[in-house]
Amino acid sequence: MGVEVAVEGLSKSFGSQNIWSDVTLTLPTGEISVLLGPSGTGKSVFLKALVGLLSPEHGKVVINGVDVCDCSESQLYEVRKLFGVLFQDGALFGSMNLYDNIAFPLREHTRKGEAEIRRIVGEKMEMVGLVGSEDKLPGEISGGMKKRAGLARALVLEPEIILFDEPDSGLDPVRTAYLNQLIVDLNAQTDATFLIVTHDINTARTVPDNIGMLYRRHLAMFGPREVLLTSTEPAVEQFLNGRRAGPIGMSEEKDSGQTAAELAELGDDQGVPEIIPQLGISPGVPERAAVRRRQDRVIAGLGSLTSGAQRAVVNSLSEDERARYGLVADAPTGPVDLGADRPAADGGDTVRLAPDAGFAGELPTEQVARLPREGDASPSALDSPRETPAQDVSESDAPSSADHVQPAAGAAPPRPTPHPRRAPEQRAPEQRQPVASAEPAVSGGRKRRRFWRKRGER
Ligand SMILES: Nc1ncnc2c1ncn2[C@@H]1O[C@H](COP(=O)(O)OP(=O)(O)OP(=O)(O)O)[C@@H](O)[C@H]1O
Repeated sequence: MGVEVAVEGLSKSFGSQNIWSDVTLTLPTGEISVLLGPSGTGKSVFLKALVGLLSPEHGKVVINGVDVCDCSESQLYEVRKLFGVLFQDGALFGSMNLYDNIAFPLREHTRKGEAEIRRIVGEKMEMVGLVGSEDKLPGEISGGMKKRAGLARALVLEPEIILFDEPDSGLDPVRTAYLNQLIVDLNAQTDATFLIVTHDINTARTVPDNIGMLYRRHLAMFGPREVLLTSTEPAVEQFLNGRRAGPIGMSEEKDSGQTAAELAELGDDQGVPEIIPQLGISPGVPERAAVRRRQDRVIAGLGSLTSGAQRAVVNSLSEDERARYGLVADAPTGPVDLGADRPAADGGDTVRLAPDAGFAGELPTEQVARLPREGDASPSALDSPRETPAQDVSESDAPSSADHVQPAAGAAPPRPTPHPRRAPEQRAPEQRQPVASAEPAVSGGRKRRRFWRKRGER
């Protein structure tokens, strides 16, 4: 089973460039969450912060009781073993066939014999539909197959948390649809905690249990899918509809006058489209254990959601499920009502619970964040995110790079890193621990250098 990832007050800057501040959210155990946001808002940086490849200046990432931002090297090493990562290009070694690529973490990290390795690799290749392609080289296969091979490799060490960095990038819509189904099925089979960074609206609408959105250097929202999919916050609505009209501009945020004019011009086209039902599992795949856990959690906090989200949650339940939670609302039509003491968070229509339903809890506030408004933050926090780094730095996880950036001339000096553990970007390449499974950690210095050389091949 997966583990919960609790992120608290996380802030990251590169030199004087703030990427995001005060990000707080919890990735619930075994559920699928998606992180959205305009380009350059720091989604990939967020993934790297979760596995300790980048050190935030403030905040915590707590996994199994260990704060990834403030722990010993050995604790970090152990926590990283919980992760599997699917990189955009699959991060396969070009000179190895698919079998050896997928077997790589097992050979590097375990003492398993070749017979056992063959069994595990075969099992994972079957899970991702790659049986028969063992001997192919990455250069000989399609982008979709590369992703699936990367996914098989991320699975071999049985990770409890799987991060997907734009799994749909470069794929056509049909391949994306297959990959999305595969992700949902794999979640059912592994019950691991999934976090997917994507730009694909269809993926965001159909795959996750929870959605988050980074915007204007903050976590604008994070919560159950129904919350964001029914949100009328202009930036969230614009993003989830892929519209030009709205506060998100080509490379920077528009001013409020322009945004208002565009939204007025949209007229009746504004509004939130119907929620597409979430993808179910394929025939023969075991039920997703996360579904029931999530239902319990979301229903417990139903009263804290907006009326639109409440209605969407109720509509997503079967008759039996409604009965289980004592929900008597006929949500698809007409107003639904939670009772006088359970108004919807936005004061609108409410969902009615049976009097003895007994669900009183509320979602923790960090689960239902809201967009920062003009008055909330310093002007600089509301500036548009820059699309280029303040300094010339190379890819952060590349062995020879230094994402510990020097301040540009005249720029404010970077804030000191308060955590006692040395920031990973400040360590010599051979001291860095790659992420377990997809970025396997290695035992000796020689192996480590060999690994990083191979990573450099990508
Ligand atoms: N190692 C680094 N050093 C300095 N700046 C960096 C580093 N890594 C990322 N950045 C900067 O952080 C910002 C956010 O980058 P990131 O790749 O996380 O954005 P993103 O939201 O994933 O974008 P996209 O959706 O286009 O992939 C960018 O301005 C990027 O240049």
